[in-house]
Amino acid sequence: MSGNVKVVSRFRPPNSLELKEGGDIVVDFDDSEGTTVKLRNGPTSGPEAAGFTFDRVFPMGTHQQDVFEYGIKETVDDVLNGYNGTIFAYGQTGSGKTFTMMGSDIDSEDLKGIIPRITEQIFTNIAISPPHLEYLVKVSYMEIYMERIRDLLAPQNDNLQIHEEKSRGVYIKGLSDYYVSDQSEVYEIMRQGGLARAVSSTNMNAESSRSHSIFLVTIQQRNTETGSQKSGNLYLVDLAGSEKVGKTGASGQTLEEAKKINKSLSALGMVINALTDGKSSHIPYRDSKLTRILQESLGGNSRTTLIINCSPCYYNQDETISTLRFGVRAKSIKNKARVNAELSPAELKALLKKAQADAARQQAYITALETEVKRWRSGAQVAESEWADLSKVVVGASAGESGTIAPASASRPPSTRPITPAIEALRESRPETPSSGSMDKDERDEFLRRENELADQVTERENALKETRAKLQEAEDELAFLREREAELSETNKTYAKDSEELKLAHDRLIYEHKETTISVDILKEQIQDLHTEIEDLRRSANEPGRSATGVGQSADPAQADRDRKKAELVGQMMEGYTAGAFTALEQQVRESLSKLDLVAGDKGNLSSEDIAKIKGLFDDSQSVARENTERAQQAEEQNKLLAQSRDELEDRFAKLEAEYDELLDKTMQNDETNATGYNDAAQEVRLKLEAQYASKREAHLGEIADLKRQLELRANEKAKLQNNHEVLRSAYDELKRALAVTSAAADGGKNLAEEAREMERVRRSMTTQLAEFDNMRKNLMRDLQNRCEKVVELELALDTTREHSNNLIRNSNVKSQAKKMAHLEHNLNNLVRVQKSLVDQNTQLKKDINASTKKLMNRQDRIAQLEQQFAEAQADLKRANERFDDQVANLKQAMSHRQAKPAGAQTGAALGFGRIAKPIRGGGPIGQPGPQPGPGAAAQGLRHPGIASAQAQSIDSSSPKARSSWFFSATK
Ligand SMILES: Nc1ncnc2c1ncn2[C@@H]1O[C@H](COP(=O)(O)OP(=O)(O)OP(=O)(O)O)[C@@H](O)[C@H]1O
Repeated sequence: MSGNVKVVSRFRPPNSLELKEGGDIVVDFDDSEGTTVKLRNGPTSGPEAAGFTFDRVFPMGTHQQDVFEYGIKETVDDVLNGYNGTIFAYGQTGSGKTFTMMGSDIDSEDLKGIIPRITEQIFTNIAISPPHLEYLVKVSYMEIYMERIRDLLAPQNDNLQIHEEKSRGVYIKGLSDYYVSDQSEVYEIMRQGGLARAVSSTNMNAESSRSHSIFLVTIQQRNTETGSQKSGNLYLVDLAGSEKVGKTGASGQTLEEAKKINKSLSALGMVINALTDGKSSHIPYRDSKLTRILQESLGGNSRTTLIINCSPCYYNQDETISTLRFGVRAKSIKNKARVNAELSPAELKALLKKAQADAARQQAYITALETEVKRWRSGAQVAESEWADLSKVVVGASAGESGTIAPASASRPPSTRPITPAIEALRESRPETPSSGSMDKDERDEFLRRENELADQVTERENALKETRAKLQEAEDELAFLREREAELSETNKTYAKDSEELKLAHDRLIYEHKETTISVDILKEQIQDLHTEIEDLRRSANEPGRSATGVGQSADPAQADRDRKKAELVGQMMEGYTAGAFTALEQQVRESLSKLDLVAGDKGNLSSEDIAKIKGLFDDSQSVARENTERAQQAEEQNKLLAQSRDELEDRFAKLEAEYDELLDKTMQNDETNATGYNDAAQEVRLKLEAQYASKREAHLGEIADLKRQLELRANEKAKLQNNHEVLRSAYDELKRALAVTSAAADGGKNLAEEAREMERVRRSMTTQLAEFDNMRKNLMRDLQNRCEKVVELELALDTTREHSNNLIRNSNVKSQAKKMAHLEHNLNNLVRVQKSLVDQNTQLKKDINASTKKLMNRQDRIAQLEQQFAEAQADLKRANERFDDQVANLKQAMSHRQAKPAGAQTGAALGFGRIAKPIRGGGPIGQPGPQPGPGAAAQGLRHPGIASAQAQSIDSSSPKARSSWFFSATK
């Protein structure tokens, strides 16, 4: 039965992109029959002026169910009746092919596409078919991605080859197929396969199919009464969309995909052109995998429906026109569909019997011919009526019997080939590649056989090449990874080595700095020591007066001894005048005068005028001595006054000092309060020391003042005593003067010698007494003088010391500059203390840093060692991995050779248990009920079979493009 390809067109609603671009609709569907679509701004003349006419046109908003009902449903009946069927969707990317074929929600009655509806319909039809009809339904799912056929139910098989055999027609070798007994199993397989499909996001479609997908349903029908069989293959093809890469924005892998897609679609166009132009003798099916697979569907043994999907919008007008033209061309393709039937045993037996009879007849005919030939050769004449004739051959009852020779009445030459209509019918019932040229059948068979062999070899080589490439890639990746790792490690090592070097340098530098710091600290310590010594000296110098005031008599130190010595010298100098001076000489003269007087008293009149002059001189001397004494007493009094003055001055200065010190102390206290934390213990200590110094100095000064007071009293006493002595001396002088006057008078007058002698005696006695008294007085006076001189010297020394002390005090405590110096010193001391502290801190910190750095260094060294160890381990691991890899390669090779030894079917069967057992479904019975020899409930089990799950897992892993996320790819549904 021949017929044209059926073409229906479907327009989807405008999408968001088109609406963004204006959303102008450029198509009209105004014919009543629903078979024509017109372009609003289309040509007004020519074949397209009336629009594009198809078997059916589905405008925007057509329901999935309507598309199925009015465009597809009858194909299901065809396939169940043993025809091959093909439904494929063609259109630009994003035009709704997948939406039409699969739908957007398998669980939604409205949204599920035609494939779910077809499979549902298949099971519905089976269910209502007569009970003596038994069906086997199996499905396969594949895609053509980048010109490689990939089994979507076993995605690891991604380079399947197309074979063609006389008996089977075109088929995919090694494609897994699954027996299904109800709709849910089909859905499950759709989901599993869909997960492995290649989709990508483009500007035109968020989930653009990057491959042509082919869902193959094979239905075998057996008449249990007659044993006859029919089988039909239904190809449900969702083509990848043609795309303008400028619009889709394809680049990289998507661009490569687009190139392949467009290439195979143009091959499809070429096939359609060749089929429809009426002049091509060669149809280029072999130009692409797609056209090769669809070979039977396009101009062959198939009832084919093409769904062309279009956009209604101006934005895609060019693509829409091109699609509509494609549809129009395809519509004129003529197919020769026939039932793929197999005869029942009875029919076959009859046929055999008939064939045997024919053979016997032929044999009888041959025998008759041979007999006739012999007669002719022997020169005999054979009458025409006796000529051998097939129609006259009479065959015996049994098949093997030779038939009798009928008279030859062959009006036409006998055919060289036996004609067996039944066998011919059988042959014709199988799908067959349309003859491609002048090859006769044997040649074509041989060609196909050879082609298949070569295809297998190509596949093997390609697979081997692929494996090798994969291994090579793996090895290269691993090598790259290892190199990278090694580079990283060596980089890390370098970094560590550099770090380590830096750390070492830092360590050395720290040690060096530490040493330097230690040296600086030592220097500072020395400076501090010096400062301490200076402070100590200052303190000592501040304490000196106090010690000198309180330490008289404790002259253990050299200063005190020096002072004592000085004092002794001064006293010696002072006393010198008195011991060797006037008093001694005067005393001598007085004694001489007295002895002379004694002589005068004894000789009575022996006293000469010279003696008298001498005595007179002696009196004069006594008078001058008395004067000197008076002067000295006056001088002592003046000195006393001066001492009192200096004492007062000292007291004043002391008072001032005290006041200034108090002020300074107050300020210091205030500073202490405001800078409670600023001044440290050292300042406090200095202050305390200064206070102590001040207290001790004050004490010393008070003691000195008391001492000076005492000395002044003593001086006053001495002055009184000196005045007394002066008085005594004056009276002695007066006495001597009077005696001299008497003596002078006696010498001058010579009168009354007795009286004069008495008077002389009296004078002499009085003078002796006075001399004794004077002697005593002199002794006392000398003692007193000695004491006074000592006191004066002591006072002078004390005054000097006090002055010095006072000066020191002024220098140390009172003077502003001294205060500044003190403050400066204190500041320096504080600074030094701070510096020392910070140095100590730094030193400590440095030590810590060194420790930390050393630890870090050690850590890093440990780390380096660890890393080196890891590196060594990694290298060992790498070595082991290499060995393992080699082992694996060897194992794989072995496994491959084993596998190659096994039949191909066994492989798939071993990998996937689900659906490998045929599940005959009877007509008239409940859907899914097993037939007479059902599999052990494998169908239901198969849905949850780990094989599928593993296939699913593999598909996710192995598919390079991303998997579709629509409903039928969701494993939860
Ligand atoms: N008739 C329709 N009604 C509603 N939405 C539709 C229709 N046709 C398509 N769509 C929506 O348009 C978008 C693109 O559709 P789809 O993926 O089926 O296009 P496609 O032709 O298969 O594209 P590609 O060739 O890129 O795979 C989807 O979101 C789909 O749901």
